[in-house]
This record gives sequence, structure tokens and C-alpha cells, in this order.
Amino acid sequence: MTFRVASEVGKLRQVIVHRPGREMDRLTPTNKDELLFDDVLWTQQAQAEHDVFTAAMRDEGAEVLYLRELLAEALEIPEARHYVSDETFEERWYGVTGTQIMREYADSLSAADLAELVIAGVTKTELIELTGKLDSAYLARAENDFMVLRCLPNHFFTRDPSCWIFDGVSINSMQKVARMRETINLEAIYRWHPMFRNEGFKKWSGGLADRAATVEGGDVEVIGNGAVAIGISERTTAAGFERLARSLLWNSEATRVIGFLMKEERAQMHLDTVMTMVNENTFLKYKHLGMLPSVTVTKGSRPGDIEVANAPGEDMHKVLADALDVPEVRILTTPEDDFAAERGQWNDACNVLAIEPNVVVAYDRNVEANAYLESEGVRVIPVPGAELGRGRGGPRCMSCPTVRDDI
Ligand SMILES: NC(=[NH2+])NCCC[C@H](N)C(=O)O
Repeated sequence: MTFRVASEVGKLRQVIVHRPGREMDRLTPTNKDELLFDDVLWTQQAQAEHDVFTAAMRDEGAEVLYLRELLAEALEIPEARHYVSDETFEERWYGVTGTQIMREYADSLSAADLAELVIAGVTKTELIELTGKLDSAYLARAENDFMVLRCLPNHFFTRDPSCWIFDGVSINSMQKVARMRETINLEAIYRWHPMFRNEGFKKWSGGLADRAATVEGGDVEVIGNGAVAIGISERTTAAGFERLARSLLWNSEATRVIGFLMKEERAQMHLDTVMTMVNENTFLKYKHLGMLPSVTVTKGSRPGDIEVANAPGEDMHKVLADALDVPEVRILTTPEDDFAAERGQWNDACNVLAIEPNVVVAYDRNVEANAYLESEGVRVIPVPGAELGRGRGGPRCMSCPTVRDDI
């Protein structure tokens, strides 16, 4: 299968997901905010919900790949192992001896256990039990239940640390400390996993090396007709946006890259929390999103140059229509009162995953939004999300499509 995603809605063929695991058991009321969750999760129930989600995608013909397995398989390759260990166990975080202690322990593990360690993290008490060592300023300072290596509970939002755009992938530098190490794991998978390492796909970004120029996949929508829409948001910076746009315009089939200027707030951290596509020219849009001002980037005249054109908020729908080369786009906004709209958006009512045009996966709890979509001719495949949704992400966030049919 050739890795390629040139549309938000082309038939979904292959997708990377992560089934929540032991990392979720590390979430507590004390650390949840820092770890970007609004509540602690019932892990087994979250897993059961996730299994329904993956079954739904399989039933519709998509191949489901698990990040944990991909990572464990990649880590069988010595170079991948070195890369992940070097980047994960970093002196600048854990000091000289803390790093040594963790690194020695990591080196003793099988590939599968190392994958588990970098996802689930480890507490001070566990590390001392496992290694018998504690002579380190970093460890001495930490409380016993402190995660000396943080867990990565947001890994099941596979949309964000990497995203496919046309025939390449953007491996993303993440905005929040809680998610930065996810990038390392994706980098290892794409560079060394046997499924990817000999494929000639392109890389649009520099991963960790992009540092402050962050981009998160939840902001990136390949809307079609060579156009990409990106939220410049709480998570994707203007710099990250322009650098990705330049890379796409000069190296891919992208003809324009639109940046929507979003509010910086948690409820709408990514573009896909407020607007997703349900078919080639139809967007499901949050009632209170309003009209977003935008910047459209096209190729400049000299190689590597880009040109930026501003458009005011009132042009938002026209900007989308022009990009798709249609007279107008269809905007679906659930007709409901302001309370229901705000509650729905909080529960990812707008974060649907298209399986093909007019077929989407959505959380079952968003009853009004789903009924409205059905009334507009969209088949909704409902999946439970009472636990999963506590991390503020829905079906689109939980999926990283690697192959979709072209439209
Ligand atoms: N594509 C998305 N909307 N992802 C949602 C990610 C939610 C996650 N808790 C975070 O704050 O990063």
C-alpha cells in the first residue's frame, strides 16, 4: 500500500491508533492538568471503548495499526533503540546520574518492554526497586510517587504527533511538555519500522528539531484539490505553520496552504475540535466558532519563497470554497441552543472521523449533532467515548490515517 492522504474524506484504508494502556493508570487528580486531561480515566472501560472504535474502522474496511506494536517492532532495530534511548533519557532533563540509571535499565529491556517503558513511564519507587540505585540528585529530589520518566497518556491521540499530507508525513514538534516525547516514538517508527523504512515517502518537517515551531496534526486538514487548511492555534504556532506551508508548497502537490487564526483556548485547542469535513465540500462547524480570519500561503517567485495573503473573518467560507474550487462550501452547524452547542463541542461533537464521503465515526453521546448529521444525509457510526473523551479528543484525534483513497 502506498502511504498517501490527499483528502480528509477519501475512503480510509489504513490508520495508526494507540489503545490506551498502563500510562492511563498514572493519571491522578494532582497531575491530570499538567498531563492535559480533565479527569482521571477508568482504564479498562477506555480500552473497551477504544476496541469498539477500532472495530468500527475495521468493519468499514480499514487496516488498523497499533502504535505500541509498531514501536516495539521498530525497537528491534539497534539504531532505533539507540535513537529512542538517546532522545528519551536526556541529561538536560534527568541530570548525569539520573540519565545513566534510567539508560542502563532501559538497555536491559526487550524491545517490547522498552516500548512499554517509554509510553507508561516509571515512578521513582519503581525505578529504585528495579535498579537498586538511587544515587542521583534528580532521584533524591523527587517524591516517591513522582514519575521520574513521565507517562504519555495522550499517545492515543495519534492524530497529533504525526500527520500524513499527500505522499509524506509531518512528524511534529509538540507544544506541551506532556506530549513532547511522543514525537520521538513516531520518528523511530517512520525511520526504522520495516513497514516504513524502505518506502519512499517524504518528510515535511524536522520532528524534535523543529523545537519552538510547533505543529500538531489536529490542526492539519488536507481539505482537497491540493489545499491544506491549518489551525494557527494554542498548539500550532505561526512559525510552525509557515515552515510547514513552505515545505509542502515547494516539495508536494500542495498549491495553497490556508492558516486559520484561532483563539488560544483549551476547549478549541486544535482546528479539528471545531471543524471537520464530512464530504468533499461539507464542513461540520461549531456554532460558536464564528468566522475565522485567515492567511493563505502560496509559492513565491524565487525558489523557497512564500507569499502570504490575509483575509478577514467574513471571508472564511469563501476562502474554503476558492481553495476547493467550488462555488460555495456547505457548512453544517447543529441547530441547538447555546448550552447544548458548548457542551457538544466540549465532548467533541465536531471531531468526527470520515471513513468515506458522508460516512463518519462520532461519539455516541453527541445525540443531537449525530441526529442532525443523519438528517443531512451523513451516515454516523456511533462509538462510546465516556472515558476516552475525558482527554478532550474524539474519533479524528484518535486516528492517524496513513492511506486514504484519492477523491
Ligand atoms: N487532534 C486533537 N484535537 N487532539 C486532542 C488532544 C487532546 C490532548 N489531551 C491534548 O491536550 O493534547
